[in-house]
Amino acid sequence: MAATGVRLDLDGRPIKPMTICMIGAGGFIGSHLCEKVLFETPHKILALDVYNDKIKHLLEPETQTWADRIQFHRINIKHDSRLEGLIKMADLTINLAAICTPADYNTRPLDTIYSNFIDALPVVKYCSENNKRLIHFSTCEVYGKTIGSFLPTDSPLRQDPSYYVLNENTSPCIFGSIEKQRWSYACAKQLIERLIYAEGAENGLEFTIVRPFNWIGPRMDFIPGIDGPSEGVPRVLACFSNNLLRRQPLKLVDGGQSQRTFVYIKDAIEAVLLMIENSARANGHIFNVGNPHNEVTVQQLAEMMTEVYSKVSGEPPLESPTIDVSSKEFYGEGYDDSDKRIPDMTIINRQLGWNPKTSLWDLLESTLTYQHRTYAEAVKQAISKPVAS
Ligand SMILES: NC(=O)c1ccc[n+]([C@@H]2O[C@H](COP(=O)([O-])OP(=O)(O)OC[C@H]3O[C@@H](n4cnc5c(N)ncnc54)[C@H](O)[C@@H]3O)[C@@H](O)[C@H]2O)c1
Ligand SMILES: O=c1ccn([C@@H]2O[C@H](COP(=O)(O)OP(=O)(O)O[C@H]3OC[C@@H](O)[C@H](O)[C@H]3O)[C@@H](O)[C@H]2O)c(=O)[nH]1
Repeated sequence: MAATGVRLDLDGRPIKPMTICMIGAGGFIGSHLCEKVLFETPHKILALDVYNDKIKHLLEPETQTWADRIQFHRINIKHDSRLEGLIKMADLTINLAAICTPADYNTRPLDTIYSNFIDALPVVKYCSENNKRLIHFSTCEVYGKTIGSFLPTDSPLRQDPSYYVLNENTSPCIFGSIEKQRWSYACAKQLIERLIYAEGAENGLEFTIVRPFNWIGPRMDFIPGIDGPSEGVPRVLACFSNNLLRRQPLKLVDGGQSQRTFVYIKDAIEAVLLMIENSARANGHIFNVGNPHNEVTVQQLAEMMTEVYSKVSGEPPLESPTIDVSSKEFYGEGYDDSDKRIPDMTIINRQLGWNPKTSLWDLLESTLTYQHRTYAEAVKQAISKPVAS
Protein backbone atom coordinates (compact mmCIF):
# COMPACT_ATOMS: atom_id res chain seq x y z
CA MET A 1 0.00 0.00 0.00
CA ALA A 2 2.70 2.53 0.95
CA ALA A 3 5.17 3.70 -1.68
CA THR A 4 8.39 1.73 -1.93
CA GLY A 5 11.38 2.18 -4.27
CA VAL A 6 12.15 5.24 -6.38
CA ARG A 7 9.14 6.75 -8.11
CA LEU A 8 9.74 8.57 -11.38
CA ASP A 9 7.91 11.50 -12.95
CA LEU A 10 6.74 11.58 -16.58
CA ASP A 11 10.22 12.69 -17.68
CA GLY A 12 11.99 9.86 -15.84
CA ARG A 13 13.26 12.00 -12.94
CA PRO A 14 13.02 10.69 -9.35
CA ILE A 15 10.10 12.28 -7.45
CA LYS A 16 11.25 13.79 -4.16
CA PRO A 17 8.97 13.27 -1.14
CA MET A 18 7.12 16.51 -0.37
CA THR A 19 4.85 18.07 2.22
CA ILE A 20 1.46 19.17 0.93
CA CYS A 21 -0.72 21.73 2.68
CA MET A 22 -4.21 20.60 1.63
CA ILE A 23 -6.94 23.12 2.43
CA GLY A 24 -10.43 21.59 2.31
CA ALA A 25 -8.93 18.11 2.81
CA GLY A 26 -12.03 16.98 4.71
CA GLY A 27 -14.36 17.36 1.71
CA PHE A 28 -15.37 15.00 -1.09
CA ILE A 29 -12.37 15.57 -3.40
CA GLY A 30 -9.98 16.12 -0.48
CA SER A 31 -10.84 12.77 1.11
CA HIS A 32 -10.05 10.90 -2.12
CA LEU A 33 -6.88 12.90 -2.69
CA CYS A 34 -5.69 12.15 0.88
CA GLU A 35 -6.24 8.43 0.30
CA LYS A 36 -4.33 8.51 -2.99
CA VAL A 37 -1.36 10.41 -1.53
CA LEU A 38 -1.15 8.26 1.60
CA PHE A 39 -1.66 4.88 -0.11
CA GLU A 40 0.50 5.42 -3.20
CA THR A 41 3.17 8.02 -2.45
CA PRO A 42 5.64 8.91 0.31
CA HIS A 43 4.36 12.52 0.60
CA LYS A 44 3.16 14.11 3.82
CA ILE A 45 -0.14 15.95 4.23
CA LEU A 46 -1.03 18.90 6.45
CA ALA A 47 -4.82 18.49 6.20
CA LEU A 48 -6.79 21.68 6.93
CA ASP A 49 -10.57 21.81 7.22
CA VAL A 50 -13.41 22.70 9.55
CA TYR A 51 -14.63 19.08 9.40
CA ASN A 52 -12.86 15.73 9.27
CA ASP A 53 -15.66 13.14 9.15
CA LYS A 54 -14.77 12.06 5.59
CA ILE A 55 -11.10 11.44 6.48
CA LYS A 56 -11.63 9.92 9.95
CA HIS A 57 -10.63 6.50 8.57
CA LEU A 58 -7.25 8.02 7.66
CA LEU A 59 -6.69 9.75 11.01
CA GLU A 60 -7.69 6.89 13.33
CA PRO A 61 -6.33 4.71 14.75
CA GLU A 62 -2.94 6.33 15.05
CA THR A 63 -1.29 2.94 14.50
CA GLN A 64 -2.02 3.04 10.74
CA THR A 65 1.18 2.75 8.68
CA TRP A 66 0.62 6.23 7.22
CA ALA A 67 -0.26 7.90 10.55
CA ASP A 68 2.95 9.94 10.70
CA ARG A 69 2.29 11.32 7.19
CA ILE A 70 -1.03 13.07 7.86
CA GLN A 71 -1.72 15.78 10.41
CA PHE A 72 -5.20 17.26 10.75
CA HIS A 73 -5.59 20.96 11.64
CA ARG A 74 -9.13 22.10 12.38
CA ILE A 75 -8.92 25.54 10.82
CA ASN A 76 -11.38 27.95 9.27
CA ILE A 77 -9.23 29.83 6.75
CA LYS A 78 -11.49 32.89 7.06
CA HIS A 79 -9.84 33.81 10.32
CA ASP A 80 -6.92 31.75 11.54
CA SER A 81 -3.42 33.10 12.00
CA ARG A 82 -1.93 29.59 11.68
CA LEU A 83 -2.60 29.53 7.93
CA GLU A 84 0.58 31.28 6.78
CA GLY A 85 2.80 29.12 9.03
CA LEU A 86 1.29 25.93 7.61
CA ILE A 87 1.73 27.12 4.02
CA LYS A 88 5.37 27.97 4.84
CA MET A 89 5.95 24.46 6.26
CA ALA A 90 4.79 22.85 2.99
CA ASP A 91 6.36 22.55 -0.47
CA LEU A 92 2.98 22.73 -2.20
CA THR A 93 -0.44 24.11 -1.25
CA ILE A 94 -3.64 22.68 -2.72
CA ASN A 95 -6.73 24.81 -2.12
CA LEU A 96 -10.05 22.94 -2.29
CA ALA A 97 -11.97 25.01 0.27
CA ALA A 98 -15.18 26.48 -1.10
CA ILE A 99 -18.94 26.72 -0.93
CA CYS A 100 -19.73 24.74 -4.09
CA THR A 101 -23.37 23.59 -4.06
CA PRO A 102 -25.67 25.38 -6.57
CA ALA A 103 -28.50 25.65 -4.00
CA ASP A 104 -26.27 28.18 -2.16
CA TYR A 105 -25.27 30.37 -5.10
CA ASN A 106 -28.56 32.27 -5.42
CA THR A 107 -29.73 31.94 -1.80
CA ARG A 108 -26.41 32.78 -0.05
CA PRO A 109 -24.58 34.81 -2.71
CA LEU A 110 -22.52 36.81 -0.20
CA ASP A 111 -21.21 33.68 1.55
CA THR A 112 -20.58 32.16 -1.89
CA ILE A 113 -18.55 35.13 -3.13
CA TYR A 114 -16.61 35.48 0.14
CA SER A 115 -15.82 31.77 0.21
CA ASN A 116 -14.71 31.49 -3.40
CA PHE A 117 -12.88 34.80 -3.73
CA ILE A 118 -12.16 36.74 -0.53
CA ASP A 119 -11.23 33.69 1.59
CA ALA A 120 -8.92 32.37 -1.12
CA LEU A 121 -6.97 35.66 -1.33
CA PRO A 122 -4.66 35.08 1.68
CA VAL A 123 -3.83 31.61 0.36
CA VAL A 124 -2.67 33.07 -2.95
CA LYS A 125 -0.81 35.90 -1.20
CA TYR A 126 1.05 33.59 1.22
CA CYS A 127 2.05 31.25 -1.59
CA SER A 128 3.28 34.12 -3.72
CA GLU A 129 5.19 35.87 -0.89
CA ASN A 130 6.83 32.66 0.30
CA ASN A 131 7.61 31.26 -3.18
CA LYS A 132 5.39 28.21 -2.65
CA ARG A 133 3.68 26.35 -5.45
CA LEU A 134 -0.14 26.49 -5.55
CA ILE A 135 -2.68 24.11 -7.10
CA HIS A 136 -6.01 25.93 -6.96
CA PHE A 137 -9.39 24.30 -7.53
CA SER A 138 -11.62 26.36 -9.78
CA THR A 139 -14.57 24.97 -11.73
CA CYS A 140 -15.98 24.19 -15.19
CA GLU A 141 -18.70 26.70 -14.24
CA VAL A 142 -16.32 29.52 -15.24
CA TYR A 143 -17.32 28.74 -18.84
CA GLY A 144 -20.98 29.46 -17.98
CA LYS A 145 -23.21 28.91 -21.00
CA THR A 146 -22.05 27.69 -24.42
CA ILE A 147 -21.91 30.03 -27.44
CA GLY A 148 -24.21 27.53 -29.20
CA SER A 149 -26.98 28.11 -26.64
CA PHE A 150 -27.51 31.60 -28.11
CA LEU A 151 -28.11 30.28 -31.64
CA PRO A 152 -31.66 29.62 -32.93
CA THR A 153 -32.75 26.14 -31.80
CA ASP A 154 -32.86 24.88 -35.41
CA SER A 155 -29.43 26.27 -36.37
CA PRO A 156 -27.15 23.55 -37.83
CA LEU A 157 -24.21 25.34 -36.15
CA ARG A 158 -25.44 23.92 -32.83
CA GLN A 159 -23.99 20.59 -34.02
CA ASP A 160 -20.57 22.16 -34.63
CA PRO A 161 -18.20 21.36 -31.70
CA SER A 162 -16.56 24.79 -31.97
CA TYR A 163 -19.86 26.19 -30.61
CA TYR A 164 -19.95 24.01 -27.50
CA VAL A 165 -16.66 22.22 -26.66
CA LEU A 166 -14.98 24.13 -23.83
CA ASN A 167 -11.29 24.97 -24.21
CA GLU A 168 -9.15 26.54 -21.50
CA ASN A 169 -7.39 29.01 -23.80
CA THR A 170 -10.02 29.92 -26.35
CA SER A 171 -13.55 29.61 -24.89
CA PRO A 172 -15.16 32.73 -23.41
CA CYS A 173 -16.82 32.86 -19.97
CA ILE A 174 -20.53 33.57 -20.54
CA PHE A 175 -22.67 34.31 -17.49
CA GLY A 176 -26.25 35.56 -17.05
CA SER A 177 -27.25 38.97 -15.71
CA ILE A 178 -26.44 40.08 -12.14
CA GLU A 179 -29.98 39.32 -10.91
CA LYS A 180 -29.30 35.71 -11.91
CA GLN A 181 -27.33 35.14 -8.74
CA ARG A 182 -26.53 31.57 -9.79
CA TRP A 183 -23.44 33.05 -11.40
CA SER A 184 -22.05 34.49 -8.13
CA TYR A 185 -19.97 31.31 -7.71
CA ALA A 186 -18.68 31.16 -11.30
CA CYS A 187 -17.82 34.85 -11.26
CA ALA A 188 -15.94 34.62 -7.93
CA LYS A 189 -14.03 31.59 -9.23
CA GLN A 190 -13.21 33.43 -12.45
CA LEU A 191 -11.81 36.43 -10.59
CA ILE A 192 -9.61 34.28 -8.32
CA GLU A 193 -8.33 32.49 -11.45
CA ARG A 194 -7.45 35.86 -12.97
CA LEU A 195 -5.72 36.94 -9.77
CA ILE A 196 -3.65 33.74 -9.61
CA TYR A 197 -2.77 34.07 -13.28
CA ALA A 198 -1.68 37.68 -12.70
CA GLU A 199 0.43 36.65 -9.67
CA GLY A 200 2.13 34.19 -12.00
CA ALA A 201 2.70 36.78 -14.70
CA GLU A 202 3.81 39.69 -12.46
CA ASN A 203 5.35 38.01 -9.41
CA GLY A 204 6.40 34.58 -10.66
CA LEU A 205 3.91 32.51 -8.61
CA GLU A 206 4.13 28.84 -9.63
CA PHE A 207 0.51 27.80 -10.07
CA THR A 208 -1.80 25.24 -11.60
CA ILE A 209 -5.55 25.80 -11.90
CA VAL A 210 -7.92 22.81 -12.02
CA ARG A 211 -11.36 23.05 -13.60
CA PRO A 212 -13.30 19.94 -12.51
CA PHE A 213 -16.20 18.86 -14.75
CA ASN A 214 -18.75 17.16 -12.45
CA TRP A 215 -16.55 14.70 -10.54
CA ILE A 216 -18.75 12.17 -8.78
CA GLY A 217 -18.35 9.15 -6.52
CA PRO A 218 -18.61 7.93 -2.93
CA ARG A 219 -18.61 10.52 -0.10
CA MET A 220 -19.99 13.30 -2.33
CA ASP A 221 -22.01 15.78 -0.25
CA PHE A 222 -24.64 14.35 2.14
CA ILE A 223 -27.98 12.62 2.34
CA PRO A 224 -30.50 15.13 3.74
CA GLY A 225 -31.79 14.14 7.19
CA ILE A 226 -29.11 11.42 7.57
CA ASP A 227 -25.68 13.05 7.56
CA GLY A 228 -26.77 16.56 6.61
CA PRO A 229 -29.66 18.97 7.22
CA SER A 230 -33.16 17.69 6.29
CA GLU A 231 -33.85 20.82 4.26
CA GLY A 232 -30.38 20.90 2.62
CA VAL A 233 -30.05 20.55 -1.16
CA PRO A 234 -26.81 18.82 -2.20
CA ARG A 235 -25.51 18.34 -5.77
CA VAL A 236 -27.40 16.15 -8.21
CA LEU A 237 -25.73 12.80 -7.36
CA ALA A 238 -26.75 13.09 -3.71
CA CYS A 239 -30.22 14.53 -4.54
CA PHE A 240 -31.00 11.58 -6.79
CA SER A 241 -29.42 9.07 -4.36
CA ASN A 242 -31.63 10.47 -1.59
CA ASN A 243 -34.74 10.07 -3.78
CA LEU A 244 -33.78 6.49 -4.69
CA LEU A 245 -33.07 5.54 -1.07
CA ARG A 246 -36.45 6.95 0.01
CA ARG A 247 -38.29 5.51 -3.00
CA GLN A 248 -39.40 8.98 -4.10
CA PRO A 249 -39.47 10.17 -7.73
CA LEU A 250 -36.30 11.95 -8.87
CA LYS A 251 -36.94 15.67 -9.41
CA LEU A 252 -36.03 16.98 -12.87
CA VAL A 253 -35.34 20.72 -12.67
CA ASP A 254 -37.00 22.49 -15.62
CA GLY A 255 -37.49 19.12 -17.34
CA GLY A 256 -33.90 17.85 -16.90
CA GLN A 257 -32.77 18.87 -20.39
CA SER A 258 -29.42 20.41 -19.33
CA GLN A 259 -26.43 18.27 -20.28
CA ARG A 260 -23.44 17.29 -18.18
CA THR A 261 -20.38 15.08 -18.55
CA PHE A 262 -19.59 13.08 -15.40
CA VAL A 263 -16.17 11.72 -14.47
CA TYR A 264 -15.40 9.14 -11.80
CA ILE A 265 -13.62 10.66 -8.83
CA LYS A 266 -10.92 7.97 -8.89
CA ASP A 267 -10.04 8.77 -12.53
CA ALA A 268 -9.94 12.49 -11.78
CA ILE A 269 -7.70 12.02 -8.74
CA GLU A 270 -5.13 10.32 -11.02
CA ALA A 271 -4.97 13.60 -12.96
CA VAL A 272 -4.39 15.61 -9.77
CA LEU A 273 -1.55 13.29 -8.69
CA LEU A 274 0.08 13.79 -12.09
CA MET A 275 -0.10 17.57 -11.54
CA ILE A 276 1.36 17.23 -8.03
CA GLU A 277 4.31 15.14 -9.20
CA ASN A 278 5.04 16.83 -12.55
CA SER A 279 5.39 20.47 -11.59
CA ALA A 280 7.38 21.46 -14.69
CA ARG A 281 4.59 20.16 -16.93
CA ALA A 282 1.74 21.51 -14.79
CA ASN A 283 2.95 24.96 -13.72
CA GLY A 284 1.36 27.92 -15.48
CA HIS A 285 -1.48 25.80 -16.87
CA ILE A 286 -5.23 25.68 -16.44
CA PHE A 287 -6.56 22.13 -16.85
CA ASN A 288 -10.03 20.87 -17.70
CA VAL A 289 -10.51 17.57 -15.88
CA GLY A 290 -13.56 15.67 -17.08
CA ASN A 291 -14.80 12.81 -19.23
CA PRO A 292 -16.16 14.02 -22.61
CA HIS A 293 -17.47 10.51 -23.37
CA ASN A 294 -19.85 10.43 -20.39
CA GLU A 295 -22.36 13.04 -21.59
CA VAL A 296 -26.05 12.74 -20.66
CA THR A 297 -29.02 15.02 -20.08
CA VAL A 298 -30.06 15.21 -16.43
CA GLN A 299 -33.15 13.22 -17.42
CA GLN A 300 -30.95 10.44 -18.87
CA LEU A 301 -28.86 10.51 -15.69
CA ALA A 302 -32.03 10.03 -13.63
CA GLU A 303 -33.11 7.10 -15.78
CA MET A 304 -29.70 5.44 -15.62
CA MET A 305 -29.40 5.93 -11.84
CA THR A 306 -32.87 4.41 -11.39
CA GLU A 307 -31.86 1.34 -13.40
CA VAL A 308 -28.47 0.94 -11.69
CA TYR A 309 -29.95 1.42 -8.21
CA SER A 310 -32.55 -1.23 -8.88
CA LYS A 311 -29.75 -3.61 -9.88
CA VAL A 312 -27.54 -2.96 -6.83
CA SER A 313 -30.36 -2.80 -4.25
CA GLY A 314 -32.54 -5.58 -5.66
CA GLU A 315 -35.58 -3.28 -5.35
CA PRO A 316 -37.89 -2.79 -8.35
CA PRO A 317 -37.90 0.75 -9.80
CA LEU A 318 -40.87 3.06 -9.12
CA GLU A 319 -43.63 3.05 -11.74
CA SER A 320 -43.12 6.82 -12.27
CA PRO A 321 -39.42 7.30 -11.47
CA THR A 322 -39.19 11.04 -12.27
CA ILE A 323 -41.19 14.21 -11.74
CA ASP A 324 -40.73 17.68 -13.26
CA VAL A 325 -40.16 20.66 -11.00
CA SER A 326 -39.51 24.31 -11.85
CA SER A 327 -36.11 25.76 -10.98
CA LYS A 328 -37.85 28.55 -9.04
CA GLU A 329 -39.60 25.99 -6.85
CA PHE A 330 -36.46 23.84 -6.43
CA TYR A 331 -33.69 26.45 -6.07
CA GLY A 332 -35.60 29.73 -5.63
CA GLU A 333 -35.33 33.09 -7.38
CA GLY A 334 -32.14 33.85 -9.34
CA TYR A 335 -31.31 30.30 -10.47
CA ASP A 336 -29.96 29.81 -13.98
CA ASP A 337 -28.14 26.89 -15.60
CA SER A 338 -25.22 25.83 -17.77
CA ASP A 339 -26.74 24.19 -20.86
CA LYS A 340 -23.91 21.82 -21.82
CA ARG A 341 -20.41 21.00 -20.59
CA ILE A 342 -17.98 19.07 -22.77
CA PRO A 343 -14.32 19.51 -21.81
CA ASP A 344 -11.65 19.89 -24.49
CA MET A 345 -8.94 17.45 -23.39
CA THR A 346 -6.10 18.66 -25.62
CA ILE A 347 -4.08 20.48 -22.96
CA ILE A 348 -4.21 17.86 -20.21
CA ASN A 349 -3.46 15.16 -22.79
CA ARG A 350 -0.46 17.00 -24.14
CA GLN A 351 1.00 18.05 -20.77
CA LEU A 352 0.21 15.03 -18.59
CA GLY A 353 -0.96 12.25 -20.95
CA TRP A 354 -4.08 11.78 -18.78
CA ASN A 355 -7.31 10.19 -19.96
CA PRO A 356 -10.39 9.14 -17.97
CA LYS A 357 -11.23 5.41 -18.05
CA THR A 358 -14.53 4.73 -16.34
CA SER A 359 -17.88 4.68 -18.17
CA LEU A 360 -20.92 6.38 -16.66
CA TRP A 361 -22.65 3.05 -16.05
CA ASP A 362 -19.62 1.60 -14.23
CA LEU A 363 -19.05 4.66 -12.07
CA LEU A 364 -22.72 4.78 -11.11
CA GLU A 365 -22.66 1.09 -10.27
CA SER A 366 -19.77 1.46 -7.81
CA THR A 367 -21.07 4.74 -6.40
CA LEU A 368 -24.65 3.56 -5.88
CA THR A 369 -23.39 0.31 -4.34
CA TYR A 370 -21.58 2.53 -1.82
CA GLN A 371 -24.68 4.73 -1.27
CA HIS A 372 -26.88 1.68 -0.68
CA ARG A 373 -24.39 0.04 1.70
CA THR A 374 -23.78 3.27 3.61
CA TYR A 375 -27.28 4.74 3.86
CA ALA A 376 -30.10 2.26 3.12
CA GLU A 377 -30.48 1.08 6.72
CA ALA A 378 -30.31 4.59 8.21
CA VAL A 379 -32.91 5.87 5.73
CA LYS A 380 -35.20 2.93 6.51
CA GLN A 381 -34.99 3.74 10.23
CA ALA A 382 -35.54 7.47 9.64
CA ILE A 383 -38.64 6.75 7.53
CA SER A 384 -40.11 4.36 10.10
CA LYS A 385 -39.76 6.90 12.98
CA PRO A 386 -43.11 8.48 13.90
CA VAL A 387 -43.23 12.18 12.90
CA ALA A 388 -43.55 14.52 15.93
CA SER A 389 -46.92 16.27 15.94
N1 LIG B 1 -16.90 17.97 -7.10
C1 LIG B 1 -16.92 18.58 -8.25
O1 LIG B 1 -17.37 18.03 -9.26
C2 LIG B 1 -16.38 19.97 -8.41
C3 LIG B 1 -16.65 20.60 -9.63
C4 LIG B 1 -16.12 21.86 -9.84
C5 LIG B 1 -15.34 22.46 -8.88
N2 LIG B 1 -15.08 21.83 -7.71
C6 LIG B 1 -14.23 22.55 -6.76
O2 LIG B 1 -13.38 21.63 -6.08
C7 LIG B 1 -13.22 22.01 -4.72
C8 LIG B 1 -13.59 20.87 -3.78
O3 LIG B 1 -14.91 20.45 -4.07
P1 LIG B 1 -15.64 19.24 -3.31
O4 LIG B 1 -16.58 18.67 -4.28
O5 LIG B 1 -14.63 18.38 -2.64
O6 LIG B 1 -16.48 20.07 -2.23
P2 LIG B 1 -16.69 19.81 -0.66
O7 LIG B 1 -17.71 20.78 -0.19
O8 LIG B 1 -16.93 18.37 -0.41
O9 LIG B 1 -15.26 20.19 -0.05
C9 LIG B 1 -14.87 21.48 0.31
C10 LIG B 1 -14.23 21.42 1.69
O10 LIG B 1 -13.74 22.71 2.02
C11 LIG B 1 -13.98 22.95 3.38
N3 LIG B 1 -14.03 24.40 3.63
C12 LIG B 1 -14.89 25.29 3.08
N4 LIG B 1 -14.65 26.52 3.56
C13 LIG B 1 -13.63 26.40 4.44
C14 LIG B 1 -12.94 27.32 5.26
N5 LIG B 1 -13.29 28.61 5.31
N6 LIG B 1 -11.93 26.86 6.03
C15 LIG B 1 -11.59 25.55 6.00
N7 LIG B 1 -12.20 24.63 5.25
C16 LIG B 1 -13.22 25.05 4.47
C17 LIG B 1 -15.34 22.29 3.64
O11 LIG B 1 -15.54 22.03 5.03
C18 LIG B 1 -15.24 21.04 2.79
O12 LIG B 1 -14.78 19.94 3.55
C19 LIG B 1 -14.06 23.29 -4.54
O13 LIG B 1 -13.23 24.40 -4.69
C20 LIG B 1 -15.05 23.23 -5.68
O14 LIG B 1 -15.46 24.52 -6.07
C21 LIG B 1 -15.60 20.61 -7.45
O1 LIG C 1 -32.49 17.03 -7.75
C1 LIG C 1 -31.90 17.62 -8.69
C2 LIG C 1 -30.64 18.26 -8.57
C3 LIG C 1 -30.07 18.86 -9.67
N1 LIG C 1 -30.70 18.85 -10.88
C4 LIG C 1 -30.06 19.43 -12.08
O2 LIG C 1 -28.89 18.65 -12.36
C5 LIG C 1 -27.87 19.45 -12.97
C6 LIG C 1 -26.56 19.25 -12.23
O3 LIG C 1 -26.67 19.75 -10.94
P1 LIG C 1 -25.47 19.76 -9.87
O4 LIG C 1 -26.11 19.92 -8.54
O5 LIG C 1 -24.58 18.60 -10.03
O6 LIG C 1 -24.69 21.10 -10.19
P2 LIG C 1 -24.10 21.73 -11.52
O7 LIG C 1 -23.56 20.69 -12.45
O8 LIG C 1 -25.12 22.63 -12.10
O9 LIG C 1 -22.95 22.61 -10.90
C7 LIG C 1 -21.82 22.03 -10.27
O10 LIG C 1 -20.84 22.10 -11.24
C8 LIG C 1 -19.50 22.06 -10.92
C9 LIG C 1 -19.10 22.55 -9.55
O11 LIG C 1 -18.44 23.77 -9.60
C10 LIG C 1 -20.14 22.55 -8.52
O12 LIG C 1 -19.98 21.39 -7.79
C11 LIG C 1 -21.51 22.79 -9.01
O13 LIG C 1 -21.61 24.17 -9.23
C12 LIG C 1 -28.43 20.87 -13.00
O14 LIG C 1 -29.00 21.11 -14.26
C13 LIG C 1 -29.54 20.86 -11.96
O15 LIG C 1 -30.57 21.81 -12.22
C14 LIG C 1 -31.95 18.23 -11.01
O16 LIG C 1 -32.56 18.22 -12.10
N2 LIG C 1 -32.51 17.64 -9.91
